[in-house]
Amino acid sequence: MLVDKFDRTVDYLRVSVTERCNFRCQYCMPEKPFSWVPKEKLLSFEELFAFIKVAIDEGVKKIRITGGEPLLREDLDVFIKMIHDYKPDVDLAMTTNAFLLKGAAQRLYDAGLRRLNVSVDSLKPEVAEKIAQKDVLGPVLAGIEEALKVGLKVKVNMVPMKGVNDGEVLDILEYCKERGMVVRFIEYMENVHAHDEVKGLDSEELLSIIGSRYSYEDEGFDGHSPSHYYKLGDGYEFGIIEPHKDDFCKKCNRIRLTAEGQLIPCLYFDEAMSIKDAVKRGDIKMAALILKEVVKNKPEKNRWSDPDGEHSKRAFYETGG
Ligand SMILES: Nc1nc2c(ncn2[C@@H]2O[C@H](COP(=O)(O)OP(=O)(O)OP(=O)(O)O)[C@@H](O)[C@H]2O)c(=O)[nH]1
Ligand SMILES: C[S@@+](CC[C@H](N)C(=O)[O-])C[C@H]1O[C@@H](n2cnc3c(N)ncnc32)[C@H](O)[C@@H]1O
Ligand code: SF4
Ligand code: SF4
Repeated sequence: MLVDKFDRTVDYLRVSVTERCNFRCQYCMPEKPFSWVPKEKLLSFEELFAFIKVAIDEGVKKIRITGGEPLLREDLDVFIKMIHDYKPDVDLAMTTNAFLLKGAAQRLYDAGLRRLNVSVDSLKPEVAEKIAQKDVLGPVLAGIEEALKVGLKVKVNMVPMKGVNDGEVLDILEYCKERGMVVRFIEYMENVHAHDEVKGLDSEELLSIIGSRYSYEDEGFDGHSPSHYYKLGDGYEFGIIEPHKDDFCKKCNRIRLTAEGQLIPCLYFDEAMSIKDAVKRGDIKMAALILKEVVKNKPEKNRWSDPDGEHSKRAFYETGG
């Protein structure tokens, strides 16, 4: 079992399989073109899997594949099947922008994936295009329909931004409600990679919009998730992720692995240790030692609300959100 010094059990590994992305979301990526880490610097699926086996053997029970855009990585379903076959009861999930999902959903399901979180920031083609800087809405919505059809459980993530998509909070809630998908509204996390003009909505503003049409009850937190849940009168549940707070940190169960092999103990800090050399040498014992060291040094909580607090400069397209 992996336990940190604050007595939290770490059993959730988020694996970013690539930092590359086919979108350029305003809140995630810079406006100017930039260069990606060369492909040869990334860990192969075999190398990532070698580490994942170590993590599972040490007690990891939930694995989320993320990115960048994970569906850009060829043979992702083969990688998912490797993990599923190694331990079929691992809770395997993925976070995706869904642009390439229509053609991949059945293969992902057959490989053992059961849960998907999809980013949907607008239901208006021109707004979705403004946010992602590409005409994306048609393929995204088709991908979601296909995922539901093959039996994947889908949650939706939306980042509401002032003057961009803040008029669509209720539309997106209703789109999800009609399809039995939970929606989580994420407060925009300020970061040096995003466009300067982006301003997010906070939880109070979001609840005021939702409260203008619906009555809701506060359900609190569900398990280890950073999402605060609310229930409408008809039983439909939605969530708000308030990264500027830290009350969910006391139940944090997660660490992150980047495509280059950096093992990150907390989303908010720059600290990380590389498992790259260990897995490339096939030194499984060393990989396990690094994993334990990273867990041991996991920070107690983020310092987002402290204006002088430390912030990570790592991009969310690198850590996987
Ligand atoms: N503050 C904080 N926010 C997080 C953390 N993990 C996820 N989030 C936020 O939640 C967003 C959505 O995360 P997802 O990739 O959908 O995963 P998840 O919320 O762990 O998913 P579930 O397994 O469905 O609960 C991320 O982009 C972050 O904004 C975390 O450890 N700390
Ligand atoms: C980095 S993306 C990676 C997976 C995939 N490309 C996607 O967009 O779903 C994971 C999540 O991070 C969220 N995210 C990225 N940048 C963010 C920011 N600055 N503030 C809040 N959430 C952010 C996205 O909305 C998405 O739900
Ligand atoms: S949020 Fe996801 S889809 Fe958008 S640019 Fe970042 S990694 Fe790509
Ligand atoms: S901010 Fe750090 S400690 Fe808090 S929930 Fe996220 S990863 Fe865990």
